[in-house]
Amino acid sequence: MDFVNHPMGAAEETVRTPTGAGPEPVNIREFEAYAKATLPKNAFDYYASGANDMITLRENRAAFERLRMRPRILRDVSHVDTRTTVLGDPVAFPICVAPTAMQRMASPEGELATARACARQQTLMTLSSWSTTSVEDVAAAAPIPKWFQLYVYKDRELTAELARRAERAGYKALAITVDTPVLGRREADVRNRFKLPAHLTMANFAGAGGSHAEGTKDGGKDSGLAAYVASLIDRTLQWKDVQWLRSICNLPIVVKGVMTPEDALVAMQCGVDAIWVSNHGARQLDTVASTIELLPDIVKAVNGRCEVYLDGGVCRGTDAFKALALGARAVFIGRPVLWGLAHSGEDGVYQVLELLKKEFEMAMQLTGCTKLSDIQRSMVTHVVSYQSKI
Ligand SMILES: Cc1cc2nc3c(=O)[nH]c(=O)nc-3n(C[C@H](O)[C@H](O)[C@H](O)COP(=O)(O)O)c2cc1C
Ligand SMILES: CC(C)CC(=O)C(=O)O
Repeated sequence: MDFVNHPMGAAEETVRTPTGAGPEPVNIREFEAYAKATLPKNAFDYYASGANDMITLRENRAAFERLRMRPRILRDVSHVDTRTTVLGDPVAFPICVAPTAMQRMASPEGELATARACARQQTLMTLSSWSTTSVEDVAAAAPIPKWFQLYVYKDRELTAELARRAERAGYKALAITVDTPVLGRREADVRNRFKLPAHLTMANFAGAGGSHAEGTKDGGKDSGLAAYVASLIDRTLQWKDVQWLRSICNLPIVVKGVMTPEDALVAMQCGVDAIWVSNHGARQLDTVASTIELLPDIVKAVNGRCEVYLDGGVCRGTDAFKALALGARAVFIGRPVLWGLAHSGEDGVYQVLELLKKEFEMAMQLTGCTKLSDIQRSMVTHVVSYQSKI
């Protein structure tokens, strides 16, 4: 069974008109509602789903909501500086873009639109291996630092060539995704028999044999994506392969998908350049903890030896603030970018980033912070610290 280039019903192939999608969104939730009202169902479901019962999906949000802000007052906040660096590259604010596959399902320009919006906002984009625009075309679209997300394939030569292409195209780091030896079970995708629409391709694999997958034993009753991933991804991947990854190109290596302090320590022993705390947007192992709850122990184990990033459920400027207060260098957003793309392509992603940037700035002003180093651990506390006192 091929994962790509299979015709679907015509109604599912084209983005629907925004009838009934409501007024201009004023927050990320409303961008999502717009996307739900306008995208083909199979695309929206693929983007929105978490694994199984989606307990972790809800927790990624709920855990942020359980944290309370502790503002300081009467500090001159007339000027706020949100600039920082990630692996040495400047960004205008510490909210960057996580890799999400197949962005052309959300908007015709897909990854190109995301790259241009990131350039306009001066933030960092991470391109998925499974993009619907090639690594070279995205590099050419916008002159800003970008990272390339790499899955390690059974075909190691294909993997190495992808990494080298990213390096040649000017990407600044490889984010190696380590939480996907098998694809998590997203039940809506199973129901929808989800596949990439016929008019799109996995652009990085064109002509390399990777844009098509082998047949499934279940006669196609599962998500087409699960079968596609199973046929390509190298499940034998292990820590010693970090050395191999180092040998295939010269880019810094970020390990994406760290969920325990134990693994953060191993990652550092292996000499990785940064740690990305992620549960893959709750799409892999359901019932793992939220990333904001995982973060403090990992930050403690890392103890300042490398940068630590977080993604998962970031939908508000205060979420980014909380992650920074708990030790993250920066946060990354996945789905909000897709909702921006679905709304209005490049402009939509720009608006999503603008919204989060402004909310983050306001969170800083209302907590008495004028620079990122003013954001303190003590400015965030768990709700139980209040409940236990009443
Ligand atoms: C539709 C979708 C596709 C994704 N594709 C990839 C991918 O190709 N590679 C990867 O490492 N992570 C992928 N992720 C995970 C994201 O990089 C990120 O970890 C997650 O979306 C963060 O959570 P958020 O969506 O709540 O912001 C994907 C996530 C979504 C929602
Ligand atoms: C092609 C997929 C493996 C992309 C992905 O990481 C996801 O859907 O979560």
